[in-house]
Amino acid sequence: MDALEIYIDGNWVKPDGAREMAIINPADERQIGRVALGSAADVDRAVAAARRAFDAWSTTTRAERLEALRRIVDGFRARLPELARLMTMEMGVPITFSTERQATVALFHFEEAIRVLETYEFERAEPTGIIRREPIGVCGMITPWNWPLNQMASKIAPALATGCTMVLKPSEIAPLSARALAEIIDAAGVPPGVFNLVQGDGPTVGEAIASHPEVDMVSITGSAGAGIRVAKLAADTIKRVAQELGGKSANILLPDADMAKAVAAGVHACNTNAGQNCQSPTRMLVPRANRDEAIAAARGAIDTIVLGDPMDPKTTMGPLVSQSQFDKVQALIASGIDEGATLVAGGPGRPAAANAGYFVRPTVFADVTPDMRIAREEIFGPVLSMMFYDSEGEAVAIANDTPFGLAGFVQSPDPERARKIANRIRAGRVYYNGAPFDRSLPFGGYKQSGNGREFGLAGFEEYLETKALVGFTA
Ligand SMILES: NC(=O)c1ccc[n+]([C@@H]2O[C@H](COP(=O)([O-])OP(=O)(O)OC[C@H]3O[C@@H](n4cnc5c(N)ncnc54)[C@H](O)[C@@H]3O)[C@@H](O)[C@H]2O)c1
Repeated sequence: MDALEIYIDGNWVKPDGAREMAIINPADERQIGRVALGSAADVDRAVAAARRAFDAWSTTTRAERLEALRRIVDGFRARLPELARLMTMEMGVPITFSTERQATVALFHFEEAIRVLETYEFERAEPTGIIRREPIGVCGMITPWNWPLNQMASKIAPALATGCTMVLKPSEIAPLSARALAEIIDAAGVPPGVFNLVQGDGPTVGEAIASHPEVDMVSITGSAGAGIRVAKLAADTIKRVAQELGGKSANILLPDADMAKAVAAGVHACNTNAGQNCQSPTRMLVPRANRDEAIAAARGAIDTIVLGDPMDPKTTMGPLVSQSQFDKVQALIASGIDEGATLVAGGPGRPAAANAGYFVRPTVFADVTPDMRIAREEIFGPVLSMMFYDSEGEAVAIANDTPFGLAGFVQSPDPERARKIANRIRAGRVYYNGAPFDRSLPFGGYKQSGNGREFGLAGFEEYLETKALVGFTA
């Protein structure tokens, strides 16, 4: 289970002077393999290959790129159960969720890129000329571990479809799914140099990509700190920068919502993937009059969570990804108690049944106030903050009282009432009444949640430049 080679110019090669890092299964803390961390010299080689490949790939026909994407889809489908298992082993997501959600959502990005590419008009005639959309060039892609294949696919698929070439640096914590995806792209016959994979850490490989003068665009999904660092490094060569960063999403339960149902759904939404989701509804805003009913419903929902071995199909919550994530979540749970929030369920320490693995107890706090750390900071663990409001105006104010703006959620049987609230939430996505995660509509953040949009048509256009052909006619 090693990832000791990187993929450059169509070949699997050893990284230059590589350091090795253990790949740890977070469910039992045992080493399952090794990843070789690349260097700036590897990034140079990968970027040079991508640059050489750009002329030919950017001038392929739509049909050629569609064919390549369809072969990737076939290869991905054939290996989907294996891809799901790899993600479960490297980052602890329960196998059922990994198969039905994480892997299938990743596959969908390739299918979606095909759908958009089939009819996309790269040129549009205007009275005084033509507007032409062209591939941006060489793209650097830096991705996290929490939805590893989804985040890689949401960048790679539109970049391939538009005619860009690329260098991917996946999370060093989740290198196995990245290696498998590179094998699928290789087997699909994508020409050498179009797609390159350099495994490695952020400060070395990530920063080399972000600052490389031959990279035209860099797209990062990760924490705000990494996003800021990448943008600063990219500024020296005026790169296009796309950032998909953190969140602290509010879930507003309006007074006419079915409280028991909405609270239970909100608790589960906050806990999928052990709470390691950027758009998790981690702040539940409940009318103060419904406080006790909501607390009881939250307790009931927590009791239905099945914690355990993520390889067991019945498990609904696995461990967190790493010791450092475990420590961070523990510290934030402690801060909630110290700052006077009411502990409704869960709390500090490991669940009783777990004697190894980075398992935490799914935790709910009530009476959380906007100044508390658990109301302000992205926890990235199964910790829900219930906050109580007296008026809809106050609910909106609390929802927007955050530096983040990735998502929001509104629950009410009255679509007009909910829409008024949704329009006032300063976030890139607002979900109504448990609408399922959507993979075609734009995804991205307001404020410090990022710049740019992924998924579907919006994600496709992120990889295009705009050229005005003045005086030309169609
Ligand atoms: N908005 C979104 O779409 C979205 C989706 C998923 C995760 N996230 C965010 O990602 C974070 C969790 O992921 P993580 O812990 O892997 O984040 P992270 O910031 O630690 O790492 C993300 C990626 O950036 C790289 N990186 C780290 N430091 C870097 C640097 N100085 N220069 C260049 N690259 C660097 C890492 O190696 C990794 O590949 C959370 O904050 C979460 O909200 C956002």
